[in-house]
Amino acid sequence: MGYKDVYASWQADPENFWMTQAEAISWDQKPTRALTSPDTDLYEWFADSMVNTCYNAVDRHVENGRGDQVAIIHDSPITNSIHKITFAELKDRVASLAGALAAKGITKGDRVIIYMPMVPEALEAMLACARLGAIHSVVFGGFASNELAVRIDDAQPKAIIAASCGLEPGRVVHYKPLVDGAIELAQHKPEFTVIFQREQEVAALKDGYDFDWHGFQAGVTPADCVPVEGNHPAYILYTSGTTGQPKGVVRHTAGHLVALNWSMKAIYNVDPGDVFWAASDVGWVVGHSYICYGPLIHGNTTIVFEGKPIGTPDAGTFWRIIDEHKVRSFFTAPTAFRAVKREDPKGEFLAKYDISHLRAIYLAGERADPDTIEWAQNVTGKPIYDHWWQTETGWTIAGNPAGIEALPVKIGSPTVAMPGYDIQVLDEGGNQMPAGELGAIAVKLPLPPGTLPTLWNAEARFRKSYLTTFPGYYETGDAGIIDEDGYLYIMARTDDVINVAGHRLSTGAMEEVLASHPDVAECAVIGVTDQLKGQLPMGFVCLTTGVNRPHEEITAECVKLVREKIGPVAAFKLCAVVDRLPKTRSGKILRATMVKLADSEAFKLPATIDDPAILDEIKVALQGLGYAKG
Ligand SMILES: CCC(=O)SCCNC(=O)CCNC(=O)[C@H](O)C(C)(C)COP(=O)(O)OP(=O)(O)OC[C@H]1O[C@@H](n2cnc3c(N)ncnc32)[C@H](O)[C@@H]1OP(=O)(O)O
Repeated sequence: MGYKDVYASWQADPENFWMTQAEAISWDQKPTRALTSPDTDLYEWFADSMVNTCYNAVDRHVENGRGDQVAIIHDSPITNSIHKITFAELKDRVASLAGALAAKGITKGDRVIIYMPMVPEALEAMLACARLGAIHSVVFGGFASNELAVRIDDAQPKAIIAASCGLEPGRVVHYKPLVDGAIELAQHKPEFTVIFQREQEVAALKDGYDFDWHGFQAGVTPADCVPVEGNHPAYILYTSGTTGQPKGVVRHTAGHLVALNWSMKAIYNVDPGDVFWAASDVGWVVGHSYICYGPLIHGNTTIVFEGKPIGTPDAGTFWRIIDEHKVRSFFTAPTAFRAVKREDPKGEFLAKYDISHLRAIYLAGERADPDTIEWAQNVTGKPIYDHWWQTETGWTIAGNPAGIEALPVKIGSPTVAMPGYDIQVLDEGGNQMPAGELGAIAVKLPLPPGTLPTLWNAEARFRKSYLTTFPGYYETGDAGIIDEDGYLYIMARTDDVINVAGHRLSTGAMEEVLASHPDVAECAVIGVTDQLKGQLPMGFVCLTTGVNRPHEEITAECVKLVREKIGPVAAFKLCAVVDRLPKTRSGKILRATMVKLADSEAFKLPATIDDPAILDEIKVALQGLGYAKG
């Protein structure tokens, strides 16, 4: 069957489509139904089943003869090491860790925060939680204590599992003090921590509170897999919203298993035993779905990469890994390719390696610009498939279903809706737009298995954020068009969320930090175009009356403050002092106009602008930061 037939078969009978895909999962109790609806606009998948994620990702492969197959390859050009773990070894390691967690009282439903760099132990921690039915919440290592504290207070974890340190090029990230700082800041106090000591930095442990990863496993009974209900939360993953309070995306167990398993062949075109590599981080949804769970559930070897596309040691790293580990499908963010392209425009590093066994390259996380796609096509000679999805959905909304049928690539489009997603482009009144016309992208409810059923402890926010604007639809927050062939094009965000190097960040959260500076009376943060990272945050601060310190001193403090409060991942380095911010007469800051000015794009003066002269002042400030020169 080709794509159209598969999509039509889903449309004709979604229940049958997903029940058929569910047959690939090993259930403790099979579901009798795919979809149920606990409330008028809330949906759950395979809710009456009993199942365990870790069993499906690890144990069953050992039982089915894959015990000697490598499950995880840790390739760390930063520490210059490669380490392989088979499925049989992984089972022992995870069962032991889960046994130690159980011995310290972790049981089904308890939350555990995981704050770890790109080491296999991060995946083992996730799987150990899944083994017990504990709900993990992985926090990206580039976030600072304050962000970790916000997540601790929301998830209320019983324990935190962390590493002693992370390794960024030329710098050791001291995780343990960040964890200690977060626990101090948080209202909720976890009962204990487990620290994986790395040889690059051995952290000091507090007796009776911080437990050494290896030490606390000594002599424990390995834990068996605990079957959980299909609608039991597998994990919570926080993502930026429009305010400083991140949204806790909940992922239910059974739908997650079914959807990810299906996606590995249908979208990424790998068979069990193949090596699959997603060069992302376990702290992001790509890391959850396609470094940890998807490949392992499907019986693939996954790669945990601790390095960067360039500088570790050079722009040939991606090609070296693809060659050395015989990667079949490779997934990365456009930013990573832009970095490689800048350093090695002719792909000279690639000539040193054999990537003939690689089938295709998949891009996601941000808009894939045509230049980057064409460059990647030219240097690799491989199909480059952009695909579009979100933390909320957990897997592809629109993509090129290469394992079903490779559709022609239209550069600039992530291709077509995947089965499970009825994507529509709507006008402000919720009416469908004609083909080729711009509108808000929405997905008709119900969303497919593996997507978010709600937000952690925030059902009202879930409804308000996603279900209210267009009743009967999930509002994606992206705007775009669908062409006459059904190809989707993502054009812009409809809110104040920006995307910096594939990292989704909230300008609202940065504004909250800037506003906390004692000399700042008012501020605005916008996302400006950047050739490498796609977008960069830029802050404008108005000073409190009477403050007459040098502006450079204050902006340097603002930059430092955002790094301290949100973390280096915010990449907040552009900040200017201005006298006034451009506003409408009703007081709304004209951020979209400021973005156009910064990017030297044409714009219409908003009819409701209070004082147009302020835009000239902003232009001067932008020029001081190297923008608005056109
Ligand atoms: C489809 C659904 C989704 O969208 S899920 C999200 C998908 N996004 C991704 O996978 C992210 C893709 N981006 C990347 O992997 C990186 O940005 C790449 C391209 C590798 C570039 O990395 P890098 O050069 O470090 O730039 P950056 O902008 O990421 O980092 C900014 C500063 O943050 C730091 N940082 C980064 N990661 C960590 C970490 N884990 N722990 C601690 N710090 C971290 C970087 O070192 C950098 O710091 P500095 O400002 O240079 O000092």
